[in-house]
Amino acid sequence: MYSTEKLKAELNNEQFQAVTSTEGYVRVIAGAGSGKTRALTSRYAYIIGALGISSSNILCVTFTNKAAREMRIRVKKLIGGNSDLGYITTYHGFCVRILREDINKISYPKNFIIMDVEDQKTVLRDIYRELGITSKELTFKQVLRFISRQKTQLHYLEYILDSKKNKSKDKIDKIFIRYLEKQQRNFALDFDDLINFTLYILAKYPDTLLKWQKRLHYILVDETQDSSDKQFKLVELLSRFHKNLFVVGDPDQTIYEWRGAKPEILVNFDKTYPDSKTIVMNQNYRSTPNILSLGNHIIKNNKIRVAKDMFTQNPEGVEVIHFHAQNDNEEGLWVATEIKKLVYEDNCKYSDFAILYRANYISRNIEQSFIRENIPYSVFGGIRFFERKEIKDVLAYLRLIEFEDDFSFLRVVNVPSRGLGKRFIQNVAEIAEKDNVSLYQALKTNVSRKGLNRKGAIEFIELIESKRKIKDSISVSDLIKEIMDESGLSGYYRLDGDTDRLENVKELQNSIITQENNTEENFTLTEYLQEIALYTDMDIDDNRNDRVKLMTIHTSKGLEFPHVFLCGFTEGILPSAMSIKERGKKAIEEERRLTYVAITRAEKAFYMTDSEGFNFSTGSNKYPSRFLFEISDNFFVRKGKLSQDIIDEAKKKFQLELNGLPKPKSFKLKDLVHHPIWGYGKVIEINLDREEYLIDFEKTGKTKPINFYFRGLSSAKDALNHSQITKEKGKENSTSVGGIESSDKRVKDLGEKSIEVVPDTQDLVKVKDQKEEEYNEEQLERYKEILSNLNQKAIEDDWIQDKNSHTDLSKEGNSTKGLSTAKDYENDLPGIKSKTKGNFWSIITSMFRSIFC
Ligand SMILES: Nc1ncnc2c1ncn2[C@@H]1O[C@H](COP(=O)(O)OP(=O)(O)OP(=O)(O)O)[C@@H](O)[C@H]1O
Repeated sequence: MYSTEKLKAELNNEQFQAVTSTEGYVRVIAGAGSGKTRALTSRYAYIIGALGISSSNILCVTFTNKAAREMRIRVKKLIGGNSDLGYITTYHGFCVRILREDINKISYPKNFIIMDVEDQKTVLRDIYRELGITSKELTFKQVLRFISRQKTQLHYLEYILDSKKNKSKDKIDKIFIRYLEKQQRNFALDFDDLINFTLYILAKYPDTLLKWQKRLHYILVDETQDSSDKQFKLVELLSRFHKNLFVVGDPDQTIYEWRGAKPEILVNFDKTYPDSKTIVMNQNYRSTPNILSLGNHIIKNNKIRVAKDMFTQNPEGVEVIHFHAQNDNEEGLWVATEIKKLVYEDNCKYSDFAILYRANYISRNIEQSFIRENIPYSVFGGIRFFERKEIKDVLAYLRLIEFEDDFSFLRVVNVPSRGLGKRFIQNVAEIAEKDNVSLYQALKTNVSRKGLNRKGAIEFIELIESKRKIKDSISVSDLIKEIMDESGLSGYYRLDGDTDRLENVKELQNSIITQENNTEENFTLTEYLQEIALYTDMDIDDNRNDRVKLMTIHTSKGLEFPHVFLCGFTEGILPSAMSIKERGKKAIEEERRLTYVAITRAEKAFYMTDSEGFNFSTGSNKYPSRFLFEISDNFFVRKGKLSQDIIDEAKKKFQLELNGLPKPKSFKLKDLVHHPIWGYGKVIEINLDREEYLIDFEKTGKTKPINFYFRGLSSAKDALNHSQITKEKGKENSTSVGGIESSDKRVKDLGEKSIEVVPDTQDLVKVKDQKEEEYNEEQLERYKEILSNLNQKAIEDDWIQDKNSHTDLSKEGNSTKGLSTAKDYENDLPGIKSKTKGNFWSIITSMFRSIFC
């Protein structure tokens, strides 16, 4: 029998509120170490135990698979029984659940393939070969980023689902289209597709949406600060029927903004749902007051947050320490010595310590000192377990047996070597293309043909076919064992000399056996493969006993350790110079949150270390992090000699850098802008989260996302202004270098020296190699005046400027200035009425002509 009394005894008042406020829209702002996980788990158990709702009616979305697994274990402990806890899952995991049930709506099979980054690269390798492109021209990273960007909008689904054709000449576009075609042929979905396909199906099939909405009576979202727009849209959509949406998170711990997390969803939840209830959990159970004050003190400097000060009733504990070393050797040695001291004198275990850092390369120095000092350690998230070659190989065999997909075929057909080289694969690919079948099918059907009837190929087909026959009658772990032995993989890894490889495959088998022994989690090969495809670097557990743990701050999220060292607390590393360069002020706030996450992982003691010297990564001298200077000295004790000169130099450096930060360009919706390569365009969307304008370019007819900080973007007015000045100058010096030619092209600024000029139709000019000009002041003044009028008034007929959407980026907020329409201005326009349908360019042309010609 479920006991509310027991619950009350285990939770504080806010936690209890968070658990029992089951109805409506509820937001919980849960500070670091405030027992969010405890509250969320108890809430789930409460809905089942106290309200009698079935687990199949509750969706609980977590940030990682690991968090979902842990939560399932905890919930099981609380409620017992054999409930199916499959809806405690990640966004991606839940999308797979929906798609498995409903993807047939769009004529996809239910056993579709999920591609991870490695699979994406395999496809790209194939495409590069087909198109004769090398990675010197375009790196995989660039293309994958491009693909992901293209998939932020749903247009691409037309290519996949409606087989719409695109004949682009752009190299990267061509790759993208081929990528989509290959995905379609293999019924393969990458991570972006999982959410996009789900949203698409729910939007297109109202009955399906209603089915899921009715099914999910309660929706709980963990780590909401890390949800992206689309992810939140999914749960929001699903909550519209029963209207029970519970979101919990901590805006101060948002560290994934760079990849689409939108903390504003949580911050503005009360405005989006005015009837919602907010509960703030700000009692910290993890850290000492000293550690907590340091965290509070640092995070206060952020602007985008819900103000809250964490408090704790824990005992005072030891002081926070900052150690400043003269070089990185000294930094590593100090950390090692301190750890040894605590192990020998205070009976600490090595596993009580965690070394956190912003960038992976910082571990090198610490590792060296640990090796020297004989300190056992393990590095978390080096090469990720599921990305290791041997693991990918074994999984590819399983996948090929189950799905016959091309990616797996290409990965293992010649691993271990069967003498089937490039030429052989090319032959198979040609047959597959001609017969419109998978590569595996093409080989299987034609393996007796001349050129394909190699011994290795025949044995390969026999192996896969024999395993396919037995796959449903033996366990997945046994299937792996047979594959390892019969394919020759075991021998291949043994010869490879890297014994870790065999150990890792054994570890994989062990994990499957554990899962198989858990009768509640009985799974088929298909289910196993789909689950495994969703694993990410955040899902790795390393419980190798008594060792110091080294990891990035990102990996440490959600964990806690008695003693934490934050190493490499150096300007340029934390905050990361690269992030600041890419994302300006927003990045500084995110870097500060990272520092906050690092501090709040510590239970008993927290140390910050940095060192002097030269940083080859940033290319400058090393100074302590600017965040260190945001903390008053009374919050920590300093060890090591930090001279006043270094402090002064460091402060001067930050100030210079702050002044030099690129200023974001401030445009509003429907503004006309100019780009040095793509010419004129219109802002059709402003994405504050990604700090991008989505611009519809007139010349190419394409829409491109352009960064707020891109210096080349200017207002159309300025570009025209510049062009017209050039034109005037050209008229005065018609024989000057470059001269002026008539042209009917639109304005095209091709860089500093070569400029083709001005609008639509007739009187266009092209100026090349112009230098800075002198011009007639009077003309310029008149011209500017006209242009300024134009900017305000020459607006398309029914163009309504929604000034609510104006972004004043320099102030990091939106200003509200009301609405105005083109018609408000039209009477002032000489000769131009709003009936002059839509052509802004012809308006400008005629204005120019009336003045200059
Ligand atoms: N009411 C409580 N009484 C005593 N201890 C508690 C209580 N609630 C939580 N704790 C303990 O506080 C610690 C932090 O809890 P938990 O890990 O759930 O925090 P969290 O909010 O998820 O932290 P973070 O967001 O920083 O990762 C845990 O060790 C947990 O057992």
